[in-house]
Amino acid sequence: MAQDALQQKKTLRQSFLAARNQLGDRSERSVRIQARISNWLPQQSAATLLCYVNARCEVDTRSLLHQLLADERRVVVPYCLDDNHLGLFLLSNMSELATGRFGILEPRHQLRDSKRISPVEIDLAILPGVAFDLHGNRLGYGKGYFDRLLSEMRPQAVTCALAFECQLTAQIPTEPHDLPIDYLVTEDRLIRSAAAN
Ligand SMILES: Nc1nc2c(c(=O)[nH]1)N(C=O)[C@@H](CNc1ccc(C(=O)N[C@@H](CCC(=O)O)C(=O)O)cc1)CN2
Ligand SMILES: Nc1ncnc2c1ncn2[C@@H]1O[C@H](COP(=O)(O)OP(=O)(O)OP(=O)(O)O)[C@@H](O)[C@H]1O
Repeated sequence: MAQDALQQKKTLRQSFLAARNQLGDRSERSVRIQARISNWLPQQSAATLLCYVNARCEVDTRSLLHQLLADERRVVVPYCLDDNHLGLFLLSNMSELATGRFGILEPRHQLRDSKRISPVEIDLAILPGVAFDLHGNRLGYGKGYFDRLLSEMRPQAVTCALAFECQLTAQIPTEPHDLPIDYLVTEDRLIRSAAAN
């Protein structure tokens, strides 16, 4: 069964990555997604927010990050560590980022130690993904980075993923380590999953 889920995830990952790569109007769609999450965020009392820095064909988060940095909130971005874990960095300015592993913008190495954040400090996490279902199940690039992070965060922390409509599917196969996300924001809607409190 576990082997089945793994194989199904691999097949789904390939087809949804291809669909996302081929999607047109990506920047216009990203603008709509960022506007939708910007309208929703004021309802959330979160003081410390994690937000991914987009790469490849992911939903763009640059203007959202600029907006969060201008707000009173603490902004945290992830970076890859050697053991498939994520480090968390308290971001003050986009200039603290430089191209890191996998071509993703990450905090510059010399800054990391002084502004390290623990997963239990995160109140709300804005996550990327390859494919999602309406139950809040999420499929990533397959290294388990975000699954590990979610297991280290407080259970009350709110999780929200950004995705294009073409990344939604009826059912993502799950394994025991997979934790569902609470909200999904697309260019057309904000979906509250059964996992949300
Ligand atoms: N913008 C963004 N940042 C993020 C993530 C993400 O999904 N998006 N991550 C979410 O996890 C982490 C990075 N995870 C990644 C996992 C795998 C690959 C990747 O390209 N894997 C290749 C193999 C590369 C190699 O091993 O050399 C592959 O699967 O083909 C990239 C990023 C942390 N930061
Ligand atoms: N909480 C965890 N603790 C230990 N190992 C984990 C945990 N979560 C996931 N893993 C490992 O990571 C591998 C990849 O998991 P999975 O296929 O669910 O990743 P993903 O959700 O696609 O990727 P990502 O989280 O990086 O976006 C799994 O085979 C599993 O062994």
